[in-house]
Amino acid sequence: PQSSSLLQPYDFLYYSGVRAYFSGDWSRAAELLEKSIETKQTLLKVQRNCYQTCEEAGSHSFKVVTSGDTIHTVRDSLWDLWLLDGVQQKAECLRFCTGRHITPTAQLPVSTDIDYEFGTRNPYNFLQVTYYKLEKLQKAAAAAHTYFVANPSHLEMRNNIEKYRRMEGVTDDDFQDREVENEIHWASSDWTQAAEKWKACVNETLRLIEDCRVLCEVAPQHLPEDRGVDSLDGAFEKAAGDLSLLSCRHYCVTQVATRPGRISFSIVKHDLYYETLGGDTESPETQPEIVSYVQRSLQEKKLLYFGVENLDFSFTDPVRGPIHQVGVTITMDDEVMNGTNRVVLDGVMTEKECDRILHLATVSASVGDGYGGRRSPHTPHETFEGLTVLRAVKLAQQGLVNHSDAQLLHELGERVRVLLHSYFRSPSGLFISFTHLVCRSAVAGEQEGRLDLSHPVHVDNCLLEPGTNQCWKEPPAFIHRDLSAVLYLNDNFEGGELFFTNRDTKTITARVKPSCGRLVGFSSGPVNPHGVTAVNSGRRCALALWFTKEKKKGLFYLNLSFFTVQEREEAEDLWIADGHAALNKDEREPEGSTTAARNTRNAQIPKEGSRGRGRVTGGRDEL
Ligand SMILES: O=C(O)CCC(=O)C(=O)O
Ligand SMILES: [Fe+2]
Repeated sequence: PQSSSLLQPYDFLYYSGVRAYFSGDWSRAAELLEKSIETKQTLLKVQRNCYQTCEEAGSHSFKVVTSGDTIHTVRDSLWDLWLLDGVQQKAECLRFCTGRHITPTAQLPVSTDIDYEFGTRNPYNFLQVTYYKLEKLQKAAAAAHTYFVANPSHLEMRNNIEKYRRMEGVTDDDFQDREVENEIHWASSDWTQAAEKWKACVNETLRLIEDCRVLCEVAPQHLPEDRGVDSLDGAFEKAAGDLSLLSCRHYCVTQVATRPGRISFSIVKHDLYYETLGGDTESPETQPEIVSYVQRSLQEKKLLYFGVENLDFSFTDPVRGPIHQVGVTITMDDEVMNGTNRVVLDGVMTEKECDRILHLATVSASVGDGYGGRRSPHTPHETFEGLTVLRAVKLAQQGLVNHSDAQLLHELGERVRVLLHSYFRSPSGLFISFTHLVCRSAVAGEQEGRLDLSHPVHVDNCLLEPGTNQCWKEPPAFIHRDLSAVLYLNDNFEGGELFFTNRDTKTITARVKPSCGRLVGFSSGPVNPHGVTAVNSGRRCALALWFTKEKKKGLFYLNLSFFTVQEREEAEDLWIADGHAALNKDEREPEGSTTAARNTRNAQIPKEGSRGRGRVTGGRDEL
């Protein structure tokens, strides 16, 4: 085909449209913005069609894998490797197919910014103004409505919609959601319609999962360059490439299910459909898409588990694995927590995983990891144990703790990152900055009449100035932190509640009681001052995690294998210095609060306007 007839990159069209918008060239803006929306839709359609075509073409070899219980009985690894070949062939088919319709540039994945723009339907926001300027009010109303559906708390758009309603020539029918292909009107008392609506939702979710899976395959970095399979080693290497492709596809479930406004995690909870598939003969007819989705997912999973068992491949199952097996639920959001950028999720870890990490904490404290049994830096009434991921890895290398437990500690960081990144829909990337397992134990016999806190009220990325409502974003605050998270491991202790306050640091606005698998996520800035109430008995363990939007500040232990032992040790010292400098000190701060002490020090040096000083005044942390 002529290159002019190939699909152009829609991000380029969008940027050009936005440029026209800002130069006031309204008709050009309308044309380009519309074209970018249309191109994106066509692109997905083409990719979906190609995907389906290649899936069907490849189904022959794939079916062999999946027919009946073959996989259970065939234990010959070469046989399985040959079956994996189908995955690779399909990827090639897909590249060929898309190449016939889409320019090479347009095949590349778009930036996260563009993803965010389209994910939040921002093009319709521009279109709304554009059509208003062009006096095409009906189109403006449709654009406004489409935008508002995805941004229901956007007050300005709500006002605009009210205004359009009162305008002459605009009727109710004009307020259409342009992103919905076949809208089914909802009537709460009509169960048939409700079922239809539910089906439409499921299908929409499945479609989004498909779109996500397509991206796994077209992203060239997922495909190994070397296609030769002339040795067993080569075959294994290629299989590993195929497996990462499969695992990329599998993570789509999490990606889609954690988008706010979508049906939540439970829709893809397999347990339900295992039952459906097993016993109920009626349901598969009513939900054929789900049935084939589940079947394909199970088949692919068999291959992935084969890789885990035989090829040293690491894969955390997003559906049967920790996240979906126990069913992550959104327990509290901004509104319930009376604040901004706060969330509590439950079911992020299983009981068994909590036990493993608790055990890790106990063992590392007993082998003397450097913190065990120390008094807390925050209060004389508690002791404090800490363990970093690297320390855990080192202990595992020395054979002192279980390798897989250390690995789990690391994986949890990634699990939390993925969940919170999806939940907050942060347009930029999110990188792990520091992970720390912390246990706080009440000192027996020293709890009577205790008035202090286990962790005084503080903000994670700036220094609260006592008495004023100011927060100074400068060292020694950990200014690169953008998102904080605490993953709790147990509840068999007294006290130890996490609480959030207003900017005054005195009015408590939300409380969170720790329990195994409960995750609290919040932006690290001044909208989220928080503290921990005294632990009056027992031991409270939690995984504290901080994330940054700056890639270079994100830590590199994901690539541990690239570092020599010495480099790793140096890196770890750095992290400890960075993350928890106070813990390295032998004596406690006299006030029993490092935060307060730091604040006091800070308050004595008021260098207004000096370089590097960033007073934080905004009412909303940027995520
Ligand atoms: O353990 C908690 O609940 C919170 C800990 C915390 O705020 C911190 O370490 O900065
Ligand atoms: Fe904190």
